[in-house]
Amino acid sequence: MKVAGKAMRTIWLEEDGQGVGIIDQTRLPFRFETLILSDVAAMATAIATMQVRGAPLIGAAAAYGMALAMAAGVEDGDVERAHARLMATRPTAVNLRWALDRMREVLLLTPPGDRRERAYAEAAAIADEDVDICRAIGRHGLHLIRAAHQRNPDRPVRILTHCNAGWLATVDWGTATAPIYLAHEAGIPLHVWVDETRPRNQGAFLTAWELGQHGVPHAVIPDNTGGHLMQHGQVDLVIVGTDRTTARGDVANKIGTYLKALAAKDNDVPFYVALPSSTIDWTLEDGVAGIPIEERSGDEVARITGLADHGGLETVRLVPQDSPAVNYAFDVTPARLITGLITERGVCSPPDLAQLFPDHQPPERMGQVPVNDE
Ligand SMILES: CSC[C@@H](O)[C@@H](O)C(=O)COP(=O)(O)O
Repeated sequence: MKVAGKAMRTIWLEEDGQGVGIIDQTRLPFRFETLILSDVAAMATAIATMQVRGAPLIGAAAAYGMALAMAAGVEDGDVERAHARLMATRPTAVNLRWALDRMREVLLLTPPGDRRERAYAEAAAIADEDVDICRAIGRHGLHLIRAAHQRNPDRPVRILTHCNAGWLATVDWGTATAPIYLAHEAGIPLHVWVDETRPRNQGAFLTAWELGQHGVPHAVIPDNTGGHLMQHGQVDLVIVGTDRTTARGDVANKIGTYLKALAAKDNDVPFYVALPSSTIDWTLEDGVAGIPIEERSGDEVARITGLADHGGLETVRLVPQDSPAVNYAFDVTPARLITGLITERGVCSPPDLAQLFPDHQPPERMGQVPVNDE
């Protein structure tokens, strides 16, 4: 997508064929800065500190992290150590495990002397596939937005989104935002309600910034506003992303997503989740019981960084010095609250997810996937 009118991705290989470029997302929206990462330690830090974040981008970044590791050592032990190191960075987004397992499998099947080159090629393939997948999600989701527009052609389609499932969270296009960008390109009038997404403000800082760069009309709202807007008919549909989707369609996404789904259910507002298949954890059914929820530092709740009137970035404290703060980064929305899953293969209701991906089923689930005889 575009930054100041110039097309770019969120992660790229530098011209030296070794360093990996990223946008430092901890500086947005106030500073646009890129970084060059030169070793696996720098990539692990970038993921853990959320310089790169969002489930699909975490996967692509981890893949490039494996490539950086191979530039330093190509033995089986180097592969395993890099896999373990990167796997420890963040627990909830399953794309991390998906990408690391794919890289490990490919690398262990490759002669050590060819591993460095193979690792960069596989990481590039993962990044390119992510772009294609997000574009396909966009095409499928566009039909939903177009249908909403046809129902009410005289006003913009009002879409609520939570956190940042935009192009910054992927390699390009985004998941929840891909249908929005395609609808905007198609001339469908839109208005996006952007949840600020405390405590890290991915909505206010990242989604608002990227929608603004593309001229998509939007407004940032405090996290508690969505229910009120839905009660007053101000939301036509909700589209969010996910960090891990279970086989039965439970969805882990940024903390607060569950409350939006409850409000949507109570107000008959369709609630969609956009996801690449790399986000599906086929080994889990019950997301509330099974998905590990990342707990981050209470400091992220207690302090906030923003742009001061003098133009510098300043961090201030928001809660009393002695009050502890608790910071669960994700929650789980049960499948029963979800209208549809927008995947690269089409839109389905949660119980039909396995039918859309029969080829992705692990052997232990094969007997449970209904066979379509048509
Ligand atoms: C397309 S990204 C989907 C999710 O990763 C996104 O909604 C989200 O929760 C991101 O969380 P973050 O903690 O910023 O990595």
